[in-house]
Amino acid sequence: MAKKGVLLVNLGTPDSAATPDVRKYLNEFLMDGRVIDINPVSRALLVRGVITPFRAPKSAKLYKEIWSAETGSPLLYYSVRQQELLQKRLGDEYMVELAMRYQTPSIEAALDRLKAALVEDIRVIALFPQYASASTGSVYEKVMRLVGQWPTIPNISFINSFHDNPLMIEAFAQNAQKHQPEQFDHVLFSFHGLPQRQLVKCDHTHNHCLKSADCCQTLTDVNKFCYSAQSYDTARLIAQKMGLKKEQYTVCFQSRLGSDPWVQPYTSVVIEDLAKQGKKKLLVFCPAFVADCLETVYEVSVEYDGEFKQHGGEHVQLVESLNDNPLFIDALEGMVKNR
Ligand SMILES: C=CC1=C(C)c2cc3[nH]c(cc4nc(cc5[nH]c(cc1n2)c(C)c5CCC(=O)O)C(CCC(=O)O)=C4C)c(C)c3C=C
Ligand SMILES: [Fe+2]
Ligand SMILES: [Fe+2]
Repeated sequence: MAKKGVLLVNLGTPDSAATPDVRKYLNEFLMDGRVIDINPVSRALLVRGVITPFRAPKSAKLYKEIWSAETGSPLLYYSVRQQELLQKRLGDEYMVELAMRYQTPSIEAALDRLKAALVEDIRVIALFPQYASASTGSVYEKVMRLVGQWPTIPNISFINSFHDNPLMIEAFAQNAQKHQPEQFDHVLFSFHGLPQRQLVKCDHTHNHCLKSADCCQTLTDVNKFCYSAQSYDTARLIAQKMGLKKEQYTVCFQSRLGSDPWVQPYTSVVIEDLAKQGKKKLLVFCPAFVADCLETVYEVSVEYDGEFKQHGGEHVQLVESLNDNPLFIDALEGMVKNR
């Protein structure tokens, strides 16, 4: 009997931490029109002429800090673990493939393997809990472009987002327990940032996002596809699971690039404010990621920890990502089986 196909896709990482590989990765990533959403000529000038030449050597140094001699990039390592564990969980009836939107393993090769195995349908899961055009949207556009060229287009389905998946929420809360959350002065939910204009573009009502200061802080029928609203909802659900009161946590957005306004508040600003208020120990979740990566193990654990100390704080503790937590594999199994 034909197998059912599952394609897991995460963002991607350089092939190595060497500057030429980081340059190649950044060029592919930032030349994506959903990531730097300006006209193609300006984008090429900005990315190839300004951002990549300056950023590649700097980012390569950071990648060297997180690169393991045995397992390489944490993002790829944990994505492969998730694929292996999900395959084991689903058994022979399914064929689970892993791809990265940028660099390797490619979406094209993964789809070719599914096609060669004559799978009858394909469930595609972009590994981003909250929907953004720059992440989930880009993955699904690429998959549709490739499968769109096949003579026979199989049954294929996508998941817009899984920001409120109960098993995922439980997995994040479980990961925090080992750090004794009651010993921290404040909790942050630090999501990957996005340019504000990308939020507004994804507002399918054209009349809601960023129209008022708190319009995207509550998820409703009107903004249910909004990255910011989905992020606040994920944070609310994890906080609820942990029994946190509203005043015990803050939602913020990290990893800003360039000078345009991004979704606020910025994590670095929040961290400085909290240090100045006399908070000493912060517990930080990064629930936009399902696997540890540069943005968690370096940006939070090293950069934000350093900034917090500079302003009088004592310690920033990252809650590790979902990685190979069996609860997250349960969550993926449920998404494949439509539970
Ligand atoms: C949550 C999903 C992500 C969204 C949305 C996203 C948007 C986005 N990112 C950049 C620029 C960079 N991001 C970088 C790293 C990075 N980004 C994500 C996820 C999302 N990005 C991940 C998982 C990672 C880590 C990859 C790894 O190898 O560990 C980087 C590269 C690192 C660096 O040089 O700082 C850049 C650059 C933009 C511009 C953007 C939205 C428009
Ligand atoms: Fe990013
Ligand atoms: Fe919004």
